[in-house]
Amino acid sequence: MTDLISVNQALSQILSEFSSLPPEEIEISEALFRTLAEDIHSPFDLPLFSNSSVDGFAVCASKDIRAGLRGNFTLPVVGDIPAGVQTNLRLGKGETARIMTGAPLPEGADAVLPVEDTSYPYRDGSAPLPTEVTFYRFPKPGENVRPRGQDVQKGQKLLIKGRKLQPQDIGMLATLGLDRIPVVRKPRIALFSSGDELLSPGIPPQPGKIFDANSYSLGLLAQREGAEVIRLGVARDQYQAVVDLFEKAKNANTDLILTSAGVSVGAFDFVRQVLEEHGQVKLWRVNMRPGKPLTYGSFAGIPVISLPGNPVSAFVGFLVFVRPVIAKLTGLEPTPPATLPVILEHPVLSDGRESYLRAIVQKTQDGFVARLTGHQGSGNLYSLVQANALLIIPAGVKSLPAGETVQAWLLDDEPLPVLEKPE
Ligand SMILES: Nc1nc2c(c(=O)[nH]1)N[C@H]1C(S)=C(S)[C@@H](COP(=O)(O)OP(=O)(O)OC[C@H]3O[C@@H](n4cnc5c(N)ncnc54)[C@H](O)[C@@H]3O)O[C@H]1N2
Ligand code: MOO
Repeated sequence: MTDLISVNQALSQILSEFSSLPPEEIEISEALFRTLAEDIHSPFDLPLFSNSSVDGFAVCASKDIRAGLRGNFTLPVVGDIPAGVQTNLRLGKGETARIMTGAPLPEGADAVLPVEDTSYPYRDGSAPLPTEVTFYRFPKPGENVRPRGQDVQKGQKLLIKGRKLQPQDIGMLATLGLDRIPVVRKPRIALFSSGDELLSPGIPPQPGKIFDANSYSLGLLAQREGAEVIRLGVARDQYQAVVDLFEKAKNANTDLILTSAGVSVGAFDFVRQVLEEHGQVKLWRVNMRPGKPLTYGSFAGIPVISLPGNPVSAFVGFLVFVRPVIAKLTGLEPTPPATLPVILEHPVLSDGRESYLRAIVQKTQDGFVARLTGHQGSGNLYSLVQANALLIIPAGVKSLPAGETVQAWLLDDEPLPVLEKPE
């Protein structure tokens, strides 16, 4: 079919029309997986002050060693430094102070001996401090001290604009004393399905009807990629019903409208017609399987991606086109899927379109092997549920023998199952 646009061409055309959304400031506790909109520099050294890494007794080790102290001997205890205090204590040669993990090192001190290596290994904070303590060994200068600036220096660039924030990053931001940070605004995506046959789950099946799967899978895919989803339900197969939901989507102040179904050549497929008459169809039909009737355009100036109604077509269309669009809107680099070369366990037929076939990939001693999960009909959602990968069969290929290597796009983060008895 010559009128079908290639997946790559379609993707670059669509991506060229999107760019990163503007920044907004939010609380760090809300910032998981959001994209940092500015570089973050440290306002101070970390640790902020030199402190002890153990519960123990601080000493001026270098002075004491010079003074000839070593081995088993007894020092006067001149102070007690719990964590969270500011100490004015000045430790002199031959003196010690009890100190807790994280507490600031007193001036003069340069080492801490853990309580276990002293005659006072007690943990009772209410017990009176001993007047002296015996050291069973002498700490080296620097031992158990976390010096100021050991981890990070003031002014150092710690997190780079464009970073997708992970829990440890947010811990770091808190360590810097920041409670609000600039992130790229979340894309707002309006979503609706279309079709008179669609019922919402929760009621008994009805003759000729099916349950609406796409509102769920697409909405959750969009959420997983970091979008805020405005769910608009189902448009009936009537021209005006489709216009009404597009209007609703427009009024919801959205960055992208995502729809499913109504884009093929059926007598009641109105989605494309509505776009033609109220906006623009910029692209229709991609050389892929599943997902061919994918439509890209706009409604009242808002970008629209209309995925085919078949649940697997909608899902694959999302992964191939909508996921990179959301990445771009959220200020991330839209990267191609991470693929893995796998060996086909059996022959595979394709129809010449770039195909994304549901498969199970497993690890064996000889590498990764793949087998299809069953009939590849675009309506067979269970074969997607069973799959852990999509095998990418390039355009133009109609059959591949067993033993051939193809690229597999892994679908989730679960470890790949290990094939127990390789054939
Ligand atoms: N004469 C032709 N017919 C079809 C062609 C074609 O080229 N010529 N293309 C086929 C392909 S490929 C696909 S994919 C579908 C896509 O059609 P539409 O996007 O217009 O979607 P519908 O026809 O409304 O629905 C297709 C199928 O999916 C079911 N569906 C729809 N919405 C949902 C939903 N939210 N949840 C679950 N299932 C849904 C619907 O009942 C249909 O069975 O067109 C082929 N036809
Ligand atoms: O594009 Mo359709 O998805 O092949 O069934």
